[in-house]
Amino acid sequence: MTSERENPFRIAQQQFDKAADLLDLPDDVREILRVPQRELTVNFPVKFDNGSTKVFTGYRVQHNLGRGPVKGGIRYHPNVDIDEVRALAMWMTWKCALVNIPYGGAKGGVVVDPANLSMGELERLTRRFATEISILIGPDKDIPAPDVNTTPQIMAWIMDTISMHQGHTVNAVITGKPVQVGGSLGRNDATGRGVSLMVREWARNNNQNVEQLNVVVQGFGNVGGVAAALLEEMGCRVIAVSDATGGYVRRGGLDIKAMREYTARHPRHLLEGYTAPGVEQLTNTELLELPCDVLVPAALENQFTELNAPRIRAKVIVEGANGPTTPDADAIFEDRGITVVPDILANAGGVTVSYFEWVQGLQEFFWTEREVNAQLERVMVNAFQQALRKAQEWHVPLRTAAYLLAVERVAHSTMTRGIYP
Ligand SMILES: NC(=O)C1=CN([C@@H]2O[C@H](COP(=O)(O)OP(=O)(O)OC[C@H]3O[C@@H](n4cnc5c(N)ncnc54)[C@H](O)[C@@H]3O)[C@@H](O)[C@H]2O)C=CC1
Ligand SMILES: O=C(O)CCC(=O)C(=O)O
Repeated sequence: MTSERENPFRIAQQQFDKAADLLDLPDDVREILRVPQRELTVNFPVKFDNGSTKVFTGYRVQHNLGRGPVKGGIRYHPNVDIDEVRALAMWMTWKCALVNIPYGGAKGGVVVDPANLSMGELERLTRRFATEISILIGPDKDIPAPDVNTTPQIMAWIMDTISMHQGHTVNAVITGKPVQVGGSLGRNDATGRGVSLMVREWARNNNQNVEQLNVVVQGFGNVGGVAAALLEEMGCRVIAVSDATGGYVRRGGLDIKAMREYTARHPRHLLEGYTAPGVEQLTNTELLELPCDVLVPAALENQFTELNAPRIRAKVIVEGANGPTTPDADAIFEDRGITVVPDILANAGGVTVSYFEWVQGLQEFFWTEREVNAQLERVMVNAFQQALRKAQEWHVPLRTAAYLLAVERVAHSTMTRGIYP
């Protein structure tokens, strides 16, 4: 149970309120945007391999439908709750508006630790959850995607379940699918690639040579693992990484390629048990406080609070995760001159390539990986430059600047469509 101070939905509302105040948003628009438009809670049974049955709880929240169909991932985690899903849905609205793709925000989650399920149980849970939320999702309504602990295989099962109900293949109902069943080249790496592009852009704008940057990455899954690998390819020295089982540090730089090969062989893709000459273990708490140039949180919310923010020794924090920094920590970072490239900007690469996947699926015309990556780079660099200009004009941190851009766009479409039926 998180404290009210670390309640992700309260935090999302606080972040929105700050932008709404600066933009002087009309009260009725503010009231609309401050809360999700639709919320669905589902309780559904899953049969276990041993014949027993358990009821699971899941959610799908649609925050705002003003700019188009809603978009956002599905998370499987034991700590999922409605306020977390509300916050994640709201952040999706601002993220899609910031990179200017034609979606509102949504998110879903199931309260489950998938590590405790067999493949068969995971498939049955996924298909039943997909059926329960099928009243909301669809290619022109709400298009889910992967998030923590959900994979391309899980996306394929959801696509297949919806297709079974419709009687034909409904490719564009979900993104992050395997390439063989309508996924996009480049989607798997897209969020991590976007994070690495943000590091490069920050370095360019601060006269830093990427090849001299020491990087620390928390979380070694889809976002953190890919970001670490691409930053290593770019020439950075990745000195520490971690996952849920702990952290690994080597001052001269880790061999990320070897670590990714190790996790690929591990049944749950974990770093647990990894050893190499010169590599020492450390806790996640210690990892976040290492001196470094770039710190990439790529795990869960509330990693930086008022308790550890005074001890963080990075020049820039590039938020691969959603919601890793509380408003208290943000204020401390601002005072201390630590730049934060905010989640709604830094991790927008995933939803951007999801948008490309949806467009390709609707047209049944698929792009090359080079085309996908070039379009992703264009979108991410453009969003970074816009946020930077806004930050300079308004003398505000990048998070506030990104919110100003995003909230203004969403408010504008809300008012243009008209509020009252
Ligand atoms: N997958 C995507 O395309 C996107 C994901 N995100 C965000 O990025 C973050 C990570 O998501 P994914 O990489 O997709 O999930 P994932 O399930 O692939 O990986 C999560 C990683 O975090 C680690 N982890 C979990 N708890 C931890 C802890 N307490 N300390 C350190 N590491 C811990 C896990 O062991 C795993 O390595 C989440 O906040 C998610 O919402 C944001 C945008 C898109
Ligand atoms: O790829 C998508 O559609 C959504 C990804 C996501 O859930 C996120 O950006 O947090």
